[in-house]
Amino acid sequence: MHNLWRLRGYLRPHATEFCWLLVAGLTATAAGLAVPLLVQRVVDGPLARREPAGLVQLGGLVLLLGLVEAVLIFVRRWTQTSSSVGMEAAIRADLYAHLQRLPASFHDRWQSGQLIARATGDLSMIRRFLSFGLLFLVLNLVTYLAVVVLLIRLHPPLGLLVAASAVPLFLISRRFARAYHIAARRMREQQGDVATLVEETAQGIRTARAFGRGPELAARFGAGARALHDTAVGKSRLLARTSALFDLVPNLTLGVVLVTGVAAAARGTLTVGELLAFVSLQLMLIWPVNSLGWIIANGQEAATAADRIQEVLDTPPAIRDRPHAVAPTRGEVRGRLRFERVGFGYPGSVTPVLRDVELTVEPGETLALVGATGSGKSTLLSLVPRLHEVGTGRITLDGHDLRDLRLAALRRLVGVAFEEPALFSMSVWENLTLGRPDADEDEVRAALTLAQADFAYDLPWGLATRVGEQGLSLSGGQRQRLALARSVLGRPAVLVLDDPLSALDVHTEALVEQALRRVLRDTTALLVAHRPSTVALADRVALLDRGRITAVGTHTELLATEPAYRALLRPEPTAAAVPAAGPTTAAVTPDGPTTAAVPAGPTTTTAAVTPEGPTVARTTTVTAAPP
Ligand SMILES: Nc1ncnc2c1ncn2[C@@H]1O[C@H](COP(=O)(O)OP(=O)(O)OP(=O)(O)O)[C@@H](O)[C@H]1O
Repeated sequence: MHNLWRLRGYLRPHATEFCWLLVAGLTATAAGLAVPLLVQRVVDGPLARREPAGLVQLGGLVLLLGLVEAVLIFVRRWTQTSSSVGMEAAIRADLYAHLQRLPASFHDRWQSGQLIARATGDLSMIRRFLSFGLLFLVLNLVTYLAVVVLLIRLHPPLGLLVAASAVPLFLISRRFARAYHIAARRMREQQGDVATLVEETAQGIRTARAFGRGPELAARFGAGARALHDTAVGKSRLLARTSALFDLVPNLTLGVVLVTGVAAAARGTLTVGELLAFVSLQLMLIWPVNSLGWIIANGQEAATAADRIQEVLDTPPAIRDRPHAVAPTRGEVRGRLRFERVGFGYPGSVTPVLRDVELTVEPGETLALVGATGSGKSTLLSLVPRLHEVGTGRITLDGHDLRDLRLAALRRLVGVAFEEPALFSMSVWENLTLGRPDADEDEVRAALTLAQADFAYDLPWGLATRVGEQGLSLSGGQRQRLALARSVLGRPAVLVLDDPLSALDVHTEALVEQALRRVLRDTTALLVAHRPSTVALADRVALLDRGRITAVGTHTELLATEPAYRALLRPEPTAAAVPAAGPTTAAVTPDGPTTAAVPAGPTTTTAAVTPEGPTVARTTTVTAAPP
């Protein structure tokens, strides 16, 4: 319950409403408790003495109490909903804000389904407990204590017997609470797993279909759903078994009370009115005891949910502003980017991805980063906007350690476009101005023109067209161009582009490159390049090999001096240029696949796809094992 208690701060803004709730609930309970006592007066007084006048008076009072109770219950329910929903919304807002602050490494580790489950289902559990469980726990406890006190006053021996029934109830509750907590935790985890599976399937539906993996995914989902079902059934049975015991204890006590009470009334030690009041009061205990199982279950689910939410809220945002961080403006930044002995490893991984990276990008210079797949290029880029924090060494911008700059300012200064661009479910305009909400129409137009993304104006509602998951689907190239426009909007001081042209056709690529050249002229840029055409945009190239910079120079220099670079970025050979000797290589030309020979011995085999028309061809280099 500790984590649930820690959420008490969210109750504070609704403290007045909760006080009213409690007052209304307690008053309604008191009104309800007064009824049996009045009935006792009616039976032992006017009814025994046959005085109709007194009967009307007391009957009227009973009716009035019933009415008061009904009105108070209505007031309680009305207030209850608004305050608990308000609290749920406040916790959700904080959880979401915290998720935004958590570093990329946190999101790498956590399944999105688990986060979705926490931000939805878990919060609902807490709301339900705060609006019903907690209130009824307090009201039922008060009712129980008040009834037991009244019963002891009416008939001490029988009253004490009823009080003693609390002992087995307490033992059953304790056992049940422990078992239910474990089941509730397991169920919430499984719900998160199922949510993740649904999300993954929805996102990868095309791949799954294309590879005919539907049945396997369905089987995986089926297993997850079955496990969830079994836990849910086990949990319900646990509740059912305990509820039966909670039913049994008060009913057994009632039976003993009835037999002993009637005998006492026969002996004259208890009046009929007192017996009636005693039994009526005892009947009022049935609901509080019966509901105990449900309230404990509700409390345990809320406690589990609070544990899960606090797990996220307790994760400190590892990347945050230092106390004296500065926020330079665009005008104050020249854009000299320097990596000084930078090392980095992903959390939980023993091998570092980057080691002793030494690199300088001068203001206005464009540096291309070339390396085999998995060599750490994207990781290196992600350190610039501080999506991940450097492990060792430092990165400076104009001599300032990036960690001494305010995160918001740094991210305004650094424009980023990833290889797989994410578009949010909002309008094209909103997507474009994500990092620059103050951008005006001319700036947006200039960015779109630069990225050859004018197609956005031709969308059904122009820039107001909703894209992303809930909107219009765009092609990979269109999304990439929008992402590029987004990154160059407002002319950032540093541009970080992760193979931003990979999804473009050769013609568009040439046009984007032409436009990019203009932007790159006065911006410091670091771009991952896989093709000579992208490398051609750069002033210099850095070769990254298994996390280390092994060479820096111009494209021509590296081609001449670095065999590894040559292997990655040799100029695209045409089928005709390949010498006719040695093992064969497959080349796909516009006329269909052909085979050509490559010299014997080399360990690389090149498959060249030569598209029609433009001069730039794409090359995929495959490293083969030595013969
Ligand atoms: N989020 C992550 N968590 C753990 N390891 C990661 C993560 N992202 C990348 N890696 C690992 O770090 C290494 C470098 O990955 P990175 O994506 O930086 O390579 P890359 O050179 O950009 O590759 P590519 O050219 O294929 O995009 C790889 O071994 C990869 O498995």
